[in-house]
Amino acid sequence: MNVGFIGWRGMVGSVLMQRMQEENDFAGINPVFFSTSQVGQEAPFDAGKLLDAKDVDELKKLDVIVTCQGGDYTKEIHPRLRAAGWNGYWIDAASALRMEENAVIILDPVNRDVIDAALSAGQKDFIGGNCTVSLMLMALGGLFRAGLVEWLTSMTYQAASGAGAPNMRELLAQMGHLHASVADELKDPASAILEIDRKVTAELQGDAIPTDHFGFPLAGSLLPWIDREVEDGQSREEWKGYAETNKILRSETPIPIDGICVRVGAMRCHSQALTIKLTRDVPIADIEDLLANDNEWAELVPNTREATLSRLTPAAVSGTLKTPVGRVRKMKMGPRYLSAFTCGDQLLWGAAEPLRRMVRILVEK
Ligand SMILES: NC(=O)C1=CN([C@@H]2O[C@H](COP(=O)(O)OP(=O)(O)OC[C@H]3O[C@@H](n4cnc5c(N)ncnc54)[C@H](OP(=O)(O)O)[C@@H]3O)[C@@H](O)[C@H]2O)C=CC1
Ligand SMILES: N[C@@H](CC(=O)OP(=O)(O)O)C(=O)O
Repeated sequence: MNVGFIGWRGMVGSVLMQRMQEENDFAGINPVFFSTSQVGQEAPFDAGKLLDAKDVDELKKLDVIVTCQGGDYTKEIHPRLRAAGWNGYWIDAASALRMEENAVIILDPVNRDVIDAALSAGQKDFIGGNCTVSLMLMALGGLFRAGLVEWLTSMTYQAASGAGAPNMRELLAQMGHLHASVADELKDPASAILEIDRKVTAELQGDAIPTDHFGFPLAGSLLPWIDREVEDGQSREEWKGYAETNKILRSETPIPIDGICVRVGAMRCHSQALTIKLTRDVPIADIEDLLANDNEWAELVPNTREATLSRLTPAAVSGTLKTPVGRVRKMKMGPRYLSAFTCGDQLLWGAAEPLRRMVRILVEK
């Protein structure tokens, strides 16, 4: 199977390459690597030279195209390829095609049935979901599968990586900038904390802190708006919660999902605080069983302070495939109101892993 990779050297693409090596995925395919800017240079894994990612004649030779290059590339190349008669599988990290009728949003531990039905029906476009949505579904899969979610709100704590590699760098530069502004005072245990705070606040409100990418300080602050405005006062990131979840699950009756998406100073893990209205009153032990046993990555964290702080944080989860869920308890509003908190690496299950697994599904088909 000839599999072309576009966007393989970007942040999402690099994580995909790393995971494919770890899982020995290259053994089952003939990989061909493309670039928009380094054509003719050496491809990785001794796979010859980099080909031009916009050369439709080269792309047409492939059975499968995997792209992590971004939505602009997808919008330019996908229609040209299809118009040229290419009938291969298109696997994409970008959101551009997600809501197209012919496209399936892939998250196989949750919707393998939907993927298999689409393959049997001859569908060819398989698109990774929004990171926040995929991570929520990986953690709460057991509740959705059991038909227990009447509605859900998600308040998110999203990492800098979701905005791109330059934003991760900017977050660290902002942290360094703030630290540098009070480094002398921090060395002196007797210095006044209110003076330190005054100086840091002055930096947060001044012009010297680097903000080229986020537009505003994220370090020492947070940004309660992600992506552009859509309608009804929602951000596009918030809109995806409802639209993509119901498409992934192929819900007959759409489940209301809404919330507020917030960027925080984490590096690559998105966290979410969830309030769930259950369709019926179910004992908490049964709910815990459903969550713990739905898939091998959803790990139930006992609702204790120690377990939560040691296992349910970006620091603990970053770089792993775990999608732990904890803080699970019935709320004071009544027995059908459940709270939960989840955390997951948005470059793994949030971006690269569903694509990697889709290639596997095609190879093993
Ligand atoms: N960031 C995220 O969290 C998520 C991103 N996505 C999707 O994936 C797309 C790609 O995102 P992301 O990986 O963050 O994008 P990157 O900016 O890291 O990479 C995109 C492309 O930029 C080019 N590039 C230019 N300079 C460099 C450099 N110094 N190092 C590496 N690559 C470089 C490469 O293409 P070339 O070789 O052709 O020059 C690369 O493939 C997004 O547009 C989005 O659609 C989806 C889910 C999550
Ligand atoms: N919008 C996400 C990252 C992302 O790329 O999402 P999507 O794949 O839906 O465009 C974030 O900022 O955290």
